[in-house]
Amino acid sequence: MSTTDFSQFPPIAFIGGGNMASAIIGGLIRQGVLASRIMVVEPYEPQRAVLLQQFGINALPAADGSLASAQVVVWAVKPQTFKDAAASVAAFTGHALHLSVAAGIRSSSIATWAANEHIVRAMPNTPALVGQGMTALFARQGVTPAQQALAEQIIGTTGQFIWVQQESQLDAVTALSGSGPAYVFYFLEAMQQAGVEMGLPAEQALQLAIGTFTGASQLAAQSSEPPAVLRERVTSKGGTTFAALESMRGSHMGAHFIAAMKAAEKRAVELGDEFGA
Ligand SMILES: NC(=O)C1=CN([C@@H]2O[C@H](COP(=O)(O)OP(=O)(O)OC[C@H]3O[C@@H](n4cnc5c(N)ncnc54)[C@H](O)[C@@H]3O)[C@@H](O)[C@H]2O)C=CC1
Ligand SMILES: O=C(O)[C@@H]1CCC=N1
Repeated sequence: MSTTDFSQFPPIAFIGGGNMASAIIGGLIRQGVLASRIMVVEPYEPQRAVLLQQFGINALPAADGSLASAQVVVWAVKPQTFKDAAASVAAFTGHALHLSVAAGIRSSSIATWAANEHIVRAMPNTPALVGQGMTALFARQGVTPAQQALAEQIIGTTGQFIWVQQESQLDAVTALSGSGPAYVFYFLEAMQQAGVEMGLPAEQALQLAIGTFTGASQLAAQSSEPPAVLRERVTSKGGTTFAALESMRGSHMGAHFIAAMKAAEKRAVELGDEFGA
């Protein structure tokens, strides 16, 4: 297969057709993958209607023999439902590359359920919906270089990616970039609320907050200097930023934030323990 000709992309099946599946399907279709090459198993009828309306894909209500043509199976179900979903799918997909986006569920569990060692785990995030995703990938031993390239092509349609070498690092990734968009939205909400309390219209306060996140992120991405130096450049001695940062330090905001992310990592480990094989 050509690395660029997405119209020749091999048949791909999604198990679960919710948020993350839609983000990846959207990326594939934007790059020219034919909707006719994309299968989706989605038991929830209203969500099947969304997939039809959004992508022109007739999702299956349950797994069937048509999945056997898939060269890649993307697992996009909740960790809690992975095992049950796998029981109805595995009979058809033994030979495929299995690409899981489920938080916590370890490749050893997937290998057991899918009777297959060809497993790549991905931890994407919802900015994938607009082609700005940040994903970490992990390949189980036994995944071929061609399969790794295939996983990169799929995830690459949704934004940037990195590979991690240890599977346990995916739990840290989940806490950082997987859940991370929620932290950003939380900060945006707080910045908007503060703006309103200080007298700005809500719409303008949100526009200012979003523009600030976008601009600061771009500056950090394009600068050769670390965030701490960029922060110091904003902070005039005795000025407004200094006052804000002193308030944040006084309430130990950084320590609270790190503790919150560690709670997310702990939950990822628990999900693997609770819902794994
Ligand atoms: N939403 C996020 O920000 C991220 C989610 N993830 C992971 O992606 C996975 C999916 O999450 P979302 O897309 O957010 O959830 P979602 O709830 O939007 O999608 C899951 C879909 O699976 C369907 N489903 C339930 N049982 C099924 C079965 N037996 N067979 C096939 N489909 C079934 C549901 O009807 C639903 O539409 C989760 O494992 C989550 O950990 C990973 C990174 C980010
Ligand atoms: O909250 C969750 O469990 C999923 C994984 C990362 C983002 N959403």
